[in-house]
Amino acid sequence: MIKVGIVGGTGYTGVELLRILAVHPEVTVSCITSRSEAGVPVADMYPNLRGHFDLAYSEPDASVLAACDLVFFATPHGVAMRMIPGLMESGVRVVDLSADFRIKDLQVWSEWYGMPHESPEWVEKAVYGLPEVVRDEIARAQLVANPGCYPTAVQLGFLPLLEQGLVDPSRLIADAKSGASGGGRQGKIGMLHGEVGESFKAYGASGHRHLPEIRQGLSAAAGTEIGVTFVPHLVPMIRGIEATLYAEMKNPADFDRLQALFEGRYRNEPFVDVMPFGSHPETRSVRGANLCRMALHRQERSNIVIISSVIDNLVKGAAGQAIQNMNVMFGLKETLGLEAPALLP
Ligand SMILES: NC(=O)C1=CN([C@@H]2O[C@H](COP(=O)(O)OP(=O)(O)OC[C@H]3O[C@@H](n4cnc5c(N)ncnc54)[C@H](OP(=O)(O)O)[C@@H]3O)[C@@H](O)[C@H]2O)C=CC1
Ligand SMILES: CC(=O)N[C@@H](CCC(=O)OP(=O)(O)O)C(=O)O
Repeated sequence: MIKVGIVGGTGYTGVELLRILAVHPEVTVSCITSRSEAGVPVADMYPNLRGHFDLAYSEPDASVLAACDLVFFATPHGVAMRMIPGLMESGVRVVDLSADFRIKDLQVWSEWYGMPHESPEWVEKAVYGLPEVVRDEIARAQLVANPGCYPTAVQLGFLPLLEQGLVDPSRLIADAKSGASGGGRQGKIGMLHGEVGESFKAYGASGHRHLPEIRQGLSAAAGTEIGVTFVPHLVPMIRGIEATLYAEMKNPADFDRLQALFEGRYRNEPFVDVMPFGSHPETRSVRGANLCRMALHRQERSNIVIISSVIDNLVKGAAGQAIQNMNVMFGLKETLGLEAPALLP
């Protein structure tokens, strides 16, 4: 059994890790931290976990975490980077759900996250954990930087086009919408039901911290520096991201092979579903599931390919993808614990 620790177990992604790990046959959760809820049984706070976990929250303790085989960090940005060097020395493997190790350019990271990086040596060694791209590197990694939620939906949608060089890489557009759980569980006025309900707005249109992350991943796929306009929106739902993606085809004749290209690219990927051409994937069709579902579109007399890509931000966008990465790192069947279909309706 893999002995797992979770730092940040009261947040939305921490508790989603627990929900999925509750039925994972190869994992025991030996430690789950919260500074504010230390001593409180997990199942008292999250009754959906009653009968699954006997654990109580504890203060983060480096020596307890060092005794784990794998530690998930489900903490705000800036926490993992301070604790990682010690854990790495103990030989523990880590999947960090925050953005601390996602961006290789330290200056770019500091500009977007507003602080200097405190373990730059581990930024270099960390593997950006999108299994559909670098599965073999993840398998060997000691530290995996779990991708952001928007970047997962956006990158998976654009990847086949950029890998094959079929679109103009300098003018990509990603118009993305997220439910409010993407903002985490800590109280923020902008996330109150009274603020989010019956409303719909763009935010970060002049620049969002996921922009450099998307640019880094897609530039690697394209083999050239790409240009992307990314605008996130907040919609009045709890879980889910829909990203509508636009790219200009270099040669319109290639439209005829796009569907086969996408189906071929993801045929052996258990967590990507390419729907028939012209379908409209819904966020509720992936709610609770570790899945990115997508479909292609073309409007008449247009050279633009449109891709609609949906994920559950807490699952394929966070905890599910983190567990997928853990399965890959430990040589387990990649789908272990992640087979459940979505909740619908
Ligand atoms: N929500 C989402 O859809 C997604 C979130 N992420 C990322 O995952 C991470 C967690 O997100 P989310 O679950 O939403 O966040 P929450 O704000 O809901 O939870 C944060 C957790 O971290 C703990 N924590 C906060 N500060 C510290 C600290 N200094 N040391 C140790 N523990 C700390 C908190 O518990 P306590 O304060 O009691 O210790 C809490 O359990 C973030 O980096 C987020 O950006 C990634 C993809 C999607
Ligand atoms: C709706 C909402 O607020 N979404 C968050 C992104 C989700 C998230 O937690 O970002 P990471 O994946 O990088 O950790 C935001 O815009 O900052």
